Amino acid sequence: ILRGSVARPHLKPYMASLQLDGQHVCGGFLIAEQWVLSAAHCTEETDGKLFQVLLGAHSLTEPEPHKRLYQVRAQFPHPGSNIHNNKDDLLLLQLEEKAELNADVRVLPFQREDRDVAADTVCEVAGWGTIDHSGTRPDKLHQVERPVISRDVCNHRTRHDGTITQNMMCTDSRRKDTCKGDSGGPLVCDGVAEGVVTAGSRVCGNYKKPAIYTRIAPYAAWIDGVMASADG
Ligand SMILES: NCc1cccc(Nc2n[nH]c3ncnc(Nc4cccc(O)c4)c23)c1
Repeated sequence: ILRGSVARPHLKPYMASLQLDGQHVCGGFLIAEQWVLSAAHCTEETDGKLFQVLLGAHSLTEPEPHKRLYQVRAQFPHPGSNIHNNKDDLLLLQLEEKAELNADVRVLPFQREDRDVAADTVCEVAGWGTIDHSGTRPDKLHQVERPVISRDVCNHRTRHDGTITQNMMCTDSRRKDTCKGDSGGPLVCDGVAEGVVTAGSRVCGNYKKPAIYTRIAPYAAWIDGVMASADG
């Protein structure tokens, strides 16, 4: 997160850190006791290895009362996701067991009504992604508030030039923005997860390249289907 602030500890109890060999790779969030939602692009450099999921954390390194690393039973990238574009950039992770819910570990509801969030709505995004252009990685969770911008503005030829589909949404990226390692985290508007951070052009903090999110509502049926089929 560029030019945000350190989050209030454990006030985003749905936040997950997707890790490989103890290193934060991507964000994610708890959508059910045994399920985390993130971004399919996060699996690009994992060489087929499964993530481990850290829940209940504020600091990535310090001991905290409800911090716990969960093994992942299975990962389900959306079948339409691919390395060439941002389409269907969603990843469902089934935890090895149900997460123990408490004050620091809680499920975040996601939007099921497929209707665009109004432009200028101020939403919040959090993550352990890089906090400056030299790629400094924070130990503590950071957050930033960002206004939604309309798809038409985001699709302007000087911005994302028509690549933003109805299944995506954008926020203003002037100075304050998401960045490397924030992918997979939720865009939260009025307490509901409306989008999932996708890297898009990978640029951070440049107003010409607004931040892009995969809208969740269009994928509610896919999410429910995977959870139902895998839970048995
Ligand atoms: N703001 C959109 C957004 C959301 C999520 C991730 C991203 N960026 C990135 N995702 N993956 C990446 N691998 C390498 N470099 C990256 N961006 C980068 C790194 C250092 C300086 C800088 O200005 C930009 C990214 C960008």
